[in-house]
Amino acid sequence: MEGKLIIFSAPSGAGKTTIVKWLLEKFNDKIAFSISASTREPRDGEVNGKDYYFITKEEFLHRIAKKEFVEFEEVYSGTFYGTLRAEIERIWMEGKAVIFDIDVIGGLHLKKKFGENALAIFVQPPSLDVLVERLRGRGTDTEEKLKERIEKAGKELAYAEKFDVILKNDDLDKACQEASELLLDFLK
Ligand SMILES: Nc1nc2c(ncn2[C@@H]2O[C@H](COP(=O)(O)OP(=O)(O)O)[C@@H](O)[C@H]2O)c(=O)[nH]1
Ligand SMILES: Nc1ncnc2c1ncn2[C@@H]1O[C@H](COP(=O)(O)OP(=O)(O)O)[C@@H](O)[C@H]1O
Repeated sequence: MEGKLIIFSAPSGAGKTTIVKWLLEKFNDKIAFSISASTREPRDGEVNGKDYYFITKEEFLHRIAKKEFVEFEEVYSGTFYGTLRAEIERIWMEGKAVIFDIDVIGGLHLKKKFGENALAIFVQPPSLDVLVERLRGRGTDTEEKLKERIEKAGKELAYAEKFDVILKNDDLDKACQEASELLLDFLK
């Protein structure tokens, strides 16, 4: 059985996690979040099995060998992130569409794999400067981690055109409203 997928991708700091969480509250009868596996440390307030499945690198590599991932990537040097096939199937079995908060390359991989069943949305910040401000404001990363995210963000902004839709995230309320219209239209 194959259901639908709604993919939110963007450089770190663009606002995709915020928008995805908003949609999950509003449409919890229609969509569920694909919890990725990650080898990064949990941030304050993050919960294992809710935000991510936080696992060791050893376990991650073991799961790659067992072909448990639909896609995975070493998103930041030494830190792996991946989408588990079982996670997608679990959500489809509940009769819901799967919603993703995933990096740009991972998002494009999923789109290629699932074609018409997937809607790929690129969340676009007003500018790179604003994105840097948001990342700093979030206060979750060390200077070194920030630098890595900002460097990657510069490159990722160039991929926007490859997505089905570009969603501007200038005013957050407006972006959430637009996201919910896109979602309802796609799930019709
Ligand atoms: N390819 C891939 N990327 C993922 C996955 N899960 C999360 N990511 C992305 O990895 C990047 C880093 O995520 P995170 O450490 O939570 O930091 P943030 O983007 O700064 O909030 C983000 O772009 C996520 O969207 C996944 O399963 N696969
Ligand atoms: N439209 C917006 N205006 C101002 N701040 C925003 C907006 N969208 C998100 N933010 C803030 O920017 C930071 C990064 O957002 P987040 O959702 O974590 O991004 P991402 O998941 O893409 O890395 C967070 O602190 C969030 O509250």
